[in-house]
Amino acid sequence: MLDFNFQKTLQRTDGSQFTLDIRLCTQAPRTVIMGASGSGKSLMLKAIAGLLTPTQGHIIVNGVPLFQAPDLNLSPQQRKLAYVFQDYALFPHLNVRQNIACGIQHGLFNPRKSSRDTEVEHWLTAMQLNAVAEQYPAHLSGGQRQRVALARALIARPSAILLDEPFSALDTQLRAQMRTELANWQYQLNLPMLLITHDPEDAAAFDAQIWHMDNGHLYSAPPSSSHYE
Ligand SMILES: Nc1ncnc2c1ncn2[C@@H]1O[C@H](COP(=O)(O)OP(=O)(O)OP(=O)(O)O)[C@@H](O)[C@H]1O
Repeated sequence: MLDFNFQKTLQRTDGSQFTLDIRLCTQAPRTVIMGASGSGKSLMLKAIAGLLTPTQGHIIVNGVPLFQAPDLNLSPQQRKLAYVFQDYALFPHLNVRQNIACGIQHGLFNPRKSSRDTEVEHWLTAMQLNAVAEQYPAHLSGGQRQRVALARALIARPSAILLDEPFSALDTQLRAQMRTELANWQYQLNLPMLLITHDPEDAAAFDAQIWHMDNGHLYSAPPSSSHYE
């Protein structure tokens, strides 16, 4: 399902280097990567999503090569992966319906306020967002924002879903509820899910295979001094 073996060294502005050396091969439907701040979790997701090009190696999802140095490097759009960012990255000037429509409409123009698309209406209903379809992200609760981000990601019929700390903006109660909702969606759609977090409860909630990131490397057991702050 997920077959990653890639490396990338980045030069920090202070002259030091950070090396990402990812080796992960799993058939698990749900994979959680835990790691402290700065351990390399976001860089790993960016490389998988096609936003950062590794120096060498390969990235294969569901048997489909997305990156294979030196010849193959699919664009983020070609990879057909859903990527849900920590802050959800919603478009502030577009309402909920338009934000979701962005998942299927790529191009110069924003989806029109007046347009109605069957798929968009389906996801509005599925994510219980009908009542706020005309509202803008600034007027939504954290849970609603997260559901808009998920709907926008899932409407594109991705081959896998990548989640970067998807619950960090939510309060404790909403966090528990959204974990359950996300686990249900993952199960229903049968989409391989890769989630990165520093919260052990996220890892426990998903019945997932857990990997630990430390200084750019993945391990099956937590580092001895782990605290994941
Ligand atoms: N564009 C870049 N150029 C150079 N170094 C970078 C770049 N982006 C990140 N880094 C370095 O890579 C390391 C890992 O960063 P990354 O954002 O992947 O951490 P993280 O585990 O996702 O942290 P957090 O949980 O705080 O988001 C950091 O030490 C950071 O300084």
